[in-house]
Amino acid sequence: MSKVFVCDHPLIQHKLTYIRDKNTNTKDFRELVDEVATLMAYEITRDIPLAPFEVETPVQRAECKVIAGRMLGLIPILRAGLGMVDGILKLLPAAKVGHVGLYRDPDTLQPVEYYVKLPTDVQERELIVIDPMLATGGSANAAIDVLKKRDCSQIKLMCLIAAPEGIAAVQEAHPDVDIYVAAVDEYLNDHGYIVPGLGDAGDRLFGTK
Ligand SMILES: O=P(O)(O)OC[C@H]1O[C@H](OP(=O)(O)OP(=O)(O)O)[C@H](O)[C@@H]1O
Ligand SMILES: O=c1cc[nH]c(=O)[nH]1
Ligand SMILES: [Mg+2]
Repeated sequence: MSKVFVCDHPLIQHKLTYIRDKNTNTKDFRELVDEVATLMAYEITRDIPLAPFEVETPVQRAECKVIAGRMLGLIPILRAGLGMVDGILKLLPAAKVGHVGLYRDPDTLQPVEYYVKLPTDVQERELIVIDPMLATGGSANAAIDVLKKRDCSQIKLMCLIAAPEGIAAVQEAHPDVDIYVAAVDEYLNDHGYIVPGLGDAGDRLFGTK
C-alpha cells in the first residue's frame, strides 16, 4: 500500500491558506504555488541517497557528501502541473521534465489524454508526477499508467491538495506509488471539485476564468 505524506511544515500551511483564498490574484497564486512546490521538493527528496565526496576547504581536506548521482524526472500533468515545475527545479536543476497532457471531461470526470513527451531515458529515472489537485484520482492514475506502460517503475506523486477519494483511487490502482500532499481535504462535490479545495487550479494559474 502506498504511503501518504502530508507536508505539514508551517511555511507550507501558511502559503496554502493564501493559495486557497478566492481573493488571491493570478500573479500571487502563481508565485505561491511555485514557493510551495520548492518547499515540498525539500520534503520529497528527504530519502535521496548521499555519496561520500572529498573537498579541500581553506583549512584542510574534508570528507563531505553529495547526492549520489540519482537521475530524477519531473512529470507535470498539463496544464496545472506546470505551475509547480520551476519551484521544484530550483532545488533539483538537473532533473529532466516530461509532459503528460490530460484534461478531465467535465461531464464524465474521466481524463482525456492529448499529449505525451517524455525524456528518452525515462525508465532509468526516479519520477515525480506533479499536479496541484488530486480529486477523483483519474488524472493521476492515467498519468502513472502512461509511465508504467513505458516500463517506469520508480514513481512518486506530488500534489498540493488531495481528496480522500483520490488518495484511495491511487492507492488501489498503484500501491507502489507514494503520495506527497500539502493537505487532505474533506470530500468531492457533485461536480468532482475538492471541498474546500482552491477551485480550478489550471484556471487560477493561467487566468483562464
Ligand atoms: O483527480 P481528477 O478527478 O482527475 O481531477 C484532477 C485533475 O483536474 C485538473 O485538471 P483539469 O482537467 O482541470 O485540466 P487543466 O490542468 O488543464 O486545467 C487537475 O489539475 C488535475 O489534473
Ligand atoms: O477541485 C478541483 C478538482 C479538479 N481540478 C481542479 O482544478 N480542482
Ligand atoms: Mg483545470
